[in-house]
Amino acid sequence: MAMKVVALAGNPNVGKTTVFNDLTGMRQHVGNWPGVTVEKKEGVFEYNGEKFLVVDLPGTYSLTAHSIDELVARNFLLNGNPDVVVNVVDATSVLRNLLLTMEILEMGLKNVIIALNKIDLAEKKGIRIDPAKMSKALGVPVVAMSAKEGIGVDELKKRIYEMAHGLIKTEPVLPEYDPEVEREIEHITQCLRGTELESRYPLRWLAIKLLQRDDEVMKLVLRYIGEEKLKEIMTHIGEAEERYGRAMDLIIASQKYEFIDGLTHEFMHYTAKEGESLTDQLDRVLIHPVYGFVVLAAVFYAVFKFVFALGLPLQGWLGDLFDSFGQWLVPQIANETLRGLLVDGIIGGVGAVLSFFPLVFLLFFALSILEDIGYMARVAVLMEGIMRKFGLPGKAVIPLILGLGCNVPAVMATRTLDDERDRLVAMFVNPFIPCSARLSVISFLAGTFFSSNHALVALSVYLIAITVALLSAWLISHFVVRGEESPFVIELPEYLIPSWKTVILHSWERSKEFVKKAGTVILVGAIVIWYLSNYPVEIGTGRSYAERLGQIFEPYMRLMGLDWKAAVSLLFGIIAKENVISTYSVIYGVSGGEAMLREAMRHVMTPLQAYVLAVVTTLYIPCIATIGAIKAESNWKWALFTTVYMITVASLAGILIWHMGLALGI
Ligand SMILES: Nc1nc2c(ncn2[C@@H]2O[C@H](COP(=O)(O)OP(=O)(O)OP(=O)(O)O)[C@@H](O)[C@H]2O)c(=O)[nH]1
Ligand SMILES: [Mg+2]
Repeated sequence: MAMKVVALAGNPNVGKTTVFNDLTGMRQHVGNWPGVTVEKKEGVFEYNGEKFLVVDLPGTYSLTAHSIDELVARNFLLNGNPDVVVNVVDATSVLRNLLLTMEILEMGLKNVIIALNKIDLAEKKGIRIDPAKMSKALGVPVVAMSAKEGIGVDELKKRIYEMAHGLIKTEPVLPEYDPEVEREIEHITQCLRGTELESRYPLRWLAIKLLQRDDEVMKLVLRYIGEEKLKEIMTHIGEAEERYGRAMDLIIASQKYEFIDGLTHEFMHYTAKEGESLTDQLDRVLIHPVYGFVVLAAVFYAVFKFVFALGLPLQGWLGDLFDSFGQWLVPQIANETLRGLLVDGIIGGVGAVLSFFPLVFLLFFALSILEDIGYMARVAVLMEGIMRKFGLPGKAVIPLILGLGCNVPAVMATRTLDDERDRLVAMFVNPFIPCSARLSVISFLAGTFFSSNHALVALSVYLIAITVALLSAWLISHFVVRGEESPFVIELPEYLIPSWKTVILHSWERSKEFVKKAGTVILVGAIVIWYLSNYPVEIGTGRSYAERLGQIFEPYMRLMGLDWKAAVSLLFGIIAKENVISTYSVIYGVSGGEAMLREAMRHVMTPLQAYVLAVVTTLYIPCIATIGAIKAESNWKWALFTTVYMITVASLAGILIWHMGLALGI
């Protein structure tokens, strides 16, 4: 006998995955952040000697076809023929949650059980719900639960068993609309009757979705009734909207809401609260239009301090470890080519990846904590207004801020964005944000050439980079990955103390993935660069492939006032941006440390040229690790497009600054 299938559906962050884990004993990731589960996950539990397959669907606010998540959930409910649908409802916001419940019931599903979760929290907030009365009002079983504490799990299993075996009779309540809307629904239902649709889909649901002009349903219906008839229906809807003076979508939504509001009075009431909850108190400061930003700045400053104070020494230490390993290997290998390839190419390359590991891990660690506490949702709310102006959602500010440290984990952090289009844009502009490696180049050049006001000069480079990033976000979201703006719905979860175990596990998983995915790209890059700088003769002679390549670019570099040496340095900067400076010391054959290099460079470069070099270094290309990360998170094409775009922008900026500087007589 095939296993009975149980689908878990509900709004984001209501505790579906917690219920799933309770049922199946599995350990899926639970996060205090809406949108944690984006694909459906499956697991099995046993009751009364029978096995049930549980499917954890992504959380959605509705079942319209706005995003992939919503479609995944809807298609599963519509076509997956689950034997039982468990609709997880958050007891602390029943009104909003029941909107989805109503949509599920409107689909004509008769096998729905409501898991009324987070009753512990609801009680604390003074919300009293009577499950028996709620069950009566909705016509389906209601199981009160506190999934986090494992309360109600056994009853839920029992109900699922009974439902799957037809031992429960349900009479789901359906929202009632105004007579006029009902007439429209009836009219469309009539039009669809008699077609093949009738045996496959609930006609009333199709009719309501057509009234809401749901794209996917329109496409579906089109296949069965033809263009002519669909057009007729849509014209009819248009006329009805004209009579109302409002879109049907809005009318239906508001009437549904009123219906639910009336319903809840039958089973829910509020008792007097003992003052404000802690979450409310905290939010008065944390999402305050002024203090909120002060806290935001302080929090991210602390994250930076933490990550870099701890991460940079570890990075250096790991780097040294690989160096000494290489040194140790040198006398062991007789073949010179093999030795060079292994020690300088491969170990150098792998070392470069692995030495990023502490930074990546610590960043994810800090992020996971902020996420689990519930703070990230507040950041999104604070930044929404500003970021939207540039075509990005508020949450996208998090990866941008992280980019100041290192673009690699920052690119990976774009995963917190739900919308694919938003993710692509956020990933695309991220490499423009100057990472700490570029900070070292910028501060070296500023310090060497602009001793009196080097901080100001460095700051100006940052400002240029951030401006370019935001403008690019605007450009890309308006012209390349156009699409509907994802609606801004985010819940503000209760603040929680994070669980250290999940935080550590989660950051470990994420950073491990970085090494796996970005590793190959970096390795290949390191080998290529090694080859270019050792053949046919070693670099520093002016005749290595790397230097010859630089010389080819000389005319191009001249456009921005730079020479072939800059081209070679920038080439090596692709491996890691800090190489831009160290390459100069190789080319000039300076071995006497930083002071001598500064002296040597002052002789061959003007401050204007140095400034151009600083800007170009900041903008010209993502380093290999970042390219690898973008490729891992999207695809090759997007990584390549980002790279080409950055080279173009950097060249334009370089040329512009050089000529403006000349014109101003600097
Ligand atoms: N107080 C309380 N918190 C709960 C309960 N169940 C879940 N939570 C918390 O609610 C948050 C969200 O839980 P998840 O299980 O990830 O929610 P989800 O519905 O799977 O979320 P998405 O996958 O993002 O849609 C987590 O912080 C849980 O610890 C409960 O019964 N009581
Ligand atoms: Mg989940």
